[in-house]
Amino acid sequence: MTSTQGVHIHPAIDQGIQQGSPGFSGGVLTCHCASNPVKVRIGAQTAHNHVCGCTKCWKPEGADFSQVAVVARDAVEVLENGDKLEVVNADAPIQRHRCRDCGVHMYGRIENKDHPFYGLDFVHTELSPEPGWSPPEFAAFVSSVIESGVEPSRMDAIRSRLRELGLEPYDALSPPLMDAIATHVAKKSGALPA
Ligand SMILES: N[C@@H](CCC(=O)N[C@@H](CSCO)C(=O)NCC(=O)O)C(=O)O
Ligand SMILES: [Zn+2]
Ligand SMILES: [Zn+2]
Repeated sequence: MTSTQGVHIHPAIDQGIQQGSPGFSGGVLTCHCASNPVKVRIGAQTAHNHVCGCTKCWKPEGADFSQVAVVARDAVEVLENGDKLEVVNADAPIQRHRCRDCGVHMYGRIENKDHPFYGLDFVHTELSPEPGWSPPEFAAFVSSVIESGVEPSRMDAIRSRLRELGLEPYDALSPPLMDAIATHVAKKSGALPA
């Protein structure tokens, strides 16, 4: 059996996953700047929270995975120091707005109206002190951690630890989300009725 000792996925879940609170309605994300931090209000509970191993999502120092969830873009409001925000890559499907001083990603927005997830922003709820956010449900883009320099021989232990935490590992998004993307594409192409 593979040992999972010493495997760190993400500091917010390494000691176990906190459950969400019923009726939870959001909080304020704060970047890591000691002065003039960027603050962003999320005015709703998040959905589809997951840990993500891709190279694009923001990860806290030393973490192999990001923790990222979605919320309606209408629920995202920059409260303070928005002038410090810059888009990481304007050509990416998800335009990640990061603090130029500390590098923390405050929200990722999809501007392409044809994208399957248009209308949803990507956020890292660990940036808020409020307990009660929806917990991660699965692990996405797990093999992608190798692209960030994780030694491939560690993958068995990483996948075992994810399963131990109750996060099924996938090398893309979860099957329901992949099905939702494929359905969107099929309706657009006419392969399925719109
Ligand atoms: N192997 C690549 C994968 C990058 C990737 O496709 N990431 C996904 C998931 S991010 C949140 O779950 C994605 O949708 N990216 C779109 C974007 O980044 O704009 C890698 O690791 O780089
Ligand atoms: Zn900052
Ligand atoms: Zn990602």
